[in-house]
Amino acid sequence: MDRLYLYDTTLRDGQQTQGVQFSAAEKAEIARMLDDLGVDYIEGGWPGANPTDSDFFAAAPQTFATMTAFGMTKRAGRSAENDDVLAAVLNAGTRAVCLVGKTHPFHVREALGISLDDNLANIRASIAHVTALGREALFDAEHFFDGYADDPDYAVLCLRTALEAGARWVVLCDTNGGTLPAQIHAVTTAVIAAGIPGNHLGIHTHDDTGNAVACTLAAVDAGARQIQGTLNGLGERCGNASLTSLIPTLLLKEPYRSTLSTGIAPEALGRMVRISRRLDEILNRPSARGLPYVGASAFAHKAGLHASAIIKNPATYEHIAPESVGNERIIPMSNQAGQSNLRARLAEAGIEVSREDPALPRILDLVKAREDQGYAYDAAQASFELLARSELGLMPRFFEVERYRVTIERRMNALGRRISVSEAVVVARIAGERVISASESMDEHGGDRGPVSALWHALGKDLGPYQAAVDGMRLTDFRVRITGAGVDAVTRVTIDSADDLGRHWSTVGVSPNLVDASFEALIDAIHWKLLRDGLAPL
Ligand SMILES: CC(=O)SCCNC(=O)CCNC(=O)[C@H](O)C(C)(C)COP(=O)(O)OP(=O)(O)OC[C@H]1O[C@@H](n2cnc3c(N)ncnc32)[C@H](O)[C@@H]1OP(=O)(O)O
Ligand SMILES: CC(=O)C(=O)O
Repeated sequence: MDRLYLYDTTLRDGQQTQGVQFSAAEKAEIARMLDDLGVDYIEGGWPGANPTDSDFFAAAPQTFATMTAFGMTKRAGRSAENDDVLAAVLNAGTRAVCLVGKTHPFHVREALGISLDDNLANIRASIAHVTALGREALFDAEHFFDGYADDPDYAVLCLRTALEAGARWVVLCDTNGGTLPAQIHAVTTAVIAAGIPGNHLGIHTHDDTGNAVACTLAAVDAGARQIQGTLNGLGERCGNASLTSLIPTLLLKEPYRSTLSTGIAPEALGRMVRISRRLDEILNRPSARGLPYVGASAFAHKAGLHASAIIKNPATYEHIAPESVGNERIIPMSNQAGQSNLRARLAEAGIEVSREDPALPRILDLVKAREDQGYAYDAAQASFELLARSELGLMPRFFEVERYRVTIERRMNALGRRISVSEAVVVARIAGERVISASESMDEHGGDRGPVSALWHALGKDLGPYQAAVDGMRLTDFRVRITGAGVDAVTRVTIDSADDLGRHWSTVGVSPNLVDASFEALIDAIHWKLLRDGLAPL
């Protein structure tokens, strides 16, 4: 089997994603996670370019993977030894150093303003300097595919120059991300035919046409033996090739599975979902449900026809077993569902209902009617479960909210600064007792967190015997969507919750009023938690 090397650039190109800013400690955690996964190279960043990257390299974790510092070829008019940017990269002391350099005459002329020969001399001197210091050198051939289209001889000469100067890898970069898979395959094939060995050739793609993974596989098909990518496809503009998609493809799909080996252990494949979600947690953003293999919807079977067949045999609508990448199958409820979805969802919630139960068509009709009003149950399974339980007469009455009031006030504070303050009062009835709770919504700096936060704090302030359960839960995401148009427009609020026991659940509320829709989703979230904790109604 041919060995394929995996080069992760989450900490470098991934950090070039708009809105992504890792701390040095977060980089170290991600590096350890990548090392456990078994990638061959971890590109940690650009030492000297910013304090975070310098701090990361100053205390980089020990890894089996080759820790790699990124930088650029030396600038013209100075020696490699005297280039301060290159010196900072080398001072990180990593086993490998990857230098980006120009290969497209247009960029040599426009961006660097030097001759084509001077660019070759810069590549040669920079790579030779890295290898003379005993480091493994990689050359990222920037804009290679555009350069090849313009002047193939010069583009290949840049690669040859880097290899002759001692580079272990030359990496074909589709920097602007506009090249399509067939062209990537043709050019990679031509480069190998021109004498650049495939086992010294890498591929680095961007997703600007939505083809980064396909382009990477096309280069591998043509013979490239190093692939560069990032977790969850982070990266400049639209992102890089996603290793979270590529790794399962390489390990599970033919012809890669039986012709190529990687450093990823088969059991590590089962951690892909955890790794992908952990990265999103670090980034403090919700995970994209539609990610191939690892997304929460990757094995969600919404349509009635799909669900009916899946229950008979999962292979009918699944290309791999979800567990092989650590994911799980979901059969959500929605207006696309049939009775198969319904029975599967009820069984998952521990509710056994016979096939003939007259409640089944009633629940199905109810779900479809409510979705018509703006509810969306496929991403709010907890609300669906509560609805079904009510219809089946299986929903305990934990507490009732008699009424609530929310006020928002905009005023000047004592310093003359304009502030807003939200306050909420909730009147609930628990076991015959009337409980009144009030809350003002403030963050630690005295700033307003808004009316929904005030309502949540008032609701969660005094639920008597249920208080401990509610204290153990938190709201993790809040999404608002206006559905319908004009006078028929309603607000749909979806709330994601989690608890100390590691459970995650989603609830939905709909109303013409944003706060009221939020209230409905909050009440469902609390009821589902009490239900799952097995608490008894009073
Ligand atoms: C394709 C890629 O994604 S490569 C990775 C790109 N990543 C980054 O740029 C992030 C980190 N970069 C930085 O922090 C900064 O750009 C630094 C510290 C590297 C350089 O900062 P500055 O010295 O202020 O330069 P600035 O960013 O304005 O411009 C880059 C300079 O490098 C030159 N340059 C660009 N590529 C190369 C190269 N391969 N070899 C030599 N010089 C290069 C440019 O011509 C420009 O020179 P000029 O200032 O004489 O016009
Ligand atoms: C090197 C790199 O990130 C690119 O060319 O896209």
